[in-house]
Amino acid sequence: MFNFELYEKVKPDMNQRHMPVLLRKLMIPSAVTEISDLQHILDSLDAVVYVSDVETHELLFMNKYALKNIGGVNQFDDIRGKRCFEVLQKGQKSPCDFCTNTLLPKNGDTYLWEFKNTRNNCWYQCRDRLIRWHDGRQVRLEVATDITERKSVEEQLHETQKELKFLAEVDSLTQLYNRRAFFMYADNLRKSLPKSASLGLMILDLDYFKDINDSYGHEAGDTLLAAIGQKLLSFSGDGTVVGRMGGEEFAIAFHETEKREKLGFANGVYKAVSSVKALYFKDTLQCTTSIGVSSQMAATELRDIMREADNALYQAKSAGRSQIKVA
Ligand SMILES: Nc1nc2c(ncn2[C@@H]2O[C@H](COP(=O)(O)OP(=O)(O)OP(=O)(O)O)[C@@H](O)[C@H]2O)c(=O)[nH]1
Repeated sequence: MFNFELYEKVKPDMNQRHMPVLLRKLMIPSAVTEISDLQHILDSLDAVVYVSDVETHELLFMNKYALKNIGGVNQFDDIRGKRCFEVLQKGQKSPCDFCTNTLLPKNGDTYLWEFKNTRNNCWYQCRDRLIRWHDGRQVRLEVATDITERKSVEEQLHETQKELKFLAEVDSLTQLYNRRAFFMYADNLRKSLPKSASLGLMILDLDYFKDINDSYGHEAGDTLLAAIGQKLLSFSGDGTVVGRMGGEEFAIAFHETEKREKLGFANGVYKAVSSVKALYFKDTLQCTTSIGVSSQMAATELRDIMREADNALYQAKSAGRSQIKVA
């Protein structure tokens, strides 16, 4: 590491430029020329380079790029004596809570991290390391490159992936998980439970839905389906997965507990669905539902629990609809 203080002390006078080359060579020690070259190189970098005392946080060096792009000044003298957080962050009066000083490897290896600067809102990939300064103290050397563009592309990609995932998993009419996503998340719920815990499964099939379509039209049917979907969505969350299995059939997988016993829960869902009233122009649409419920130990395969609930639903339909049957 070159010695900036030495450089400041013996910096060549500008007038020396006009001296004959030989005389200049005699007057300027070669080390100083190297220092000047290094300073020039650091100042020409399109990257932040700075050095600060790890104990006091005093800034000991900042290259031109850092001074201009983060410090908002032109020369180091403008910030001399200040601490890194005062110059590098916006309105920071004490060491930053994300300061990496304590994380820097003692063996001098590089610590790599990414960070959004609070002064200019640019993202930087920072390479920090502990080095020994010319006076023996330990200092932090940071070299940081602007990755704002990459971050913005990454964020866009992330957003697009989220949208695609949503489109692939969520039924657009009811906002509930579609059949495939329901199976995936219901099975995830099952696997997340202790093997001896109870997994409940409820299958709902709306009653005489064809009559709604036939009487009011398909669009009216859609309106009622969407309203019922919204109601069912309110049951999803902590330990409950709700999905539209297709047409006018829905399913709810749930962790059955003492508080949420299957018949009591099914009763609540039955009442909620049957009380949905969807307004379609002048008409108010409403329908009942048949429900089949089953619950088994979480160690049981999902398709087996599902089959039981399906059989119970068949019995509910056969027994006249608008009722709950437990397997
Ligand atoms: N509007 C609308 N109707 C749908 C949709 N998916 C399925 N359906 C209708 O749902 C009706 C289901 O009819 P069925 O299987 O005979 O059942 P149901 O009339 O509800 O009678 P039960 O189930 O026996 O009580 C059909 O008319 C389908 O066209 C949808 O996305 N929108």
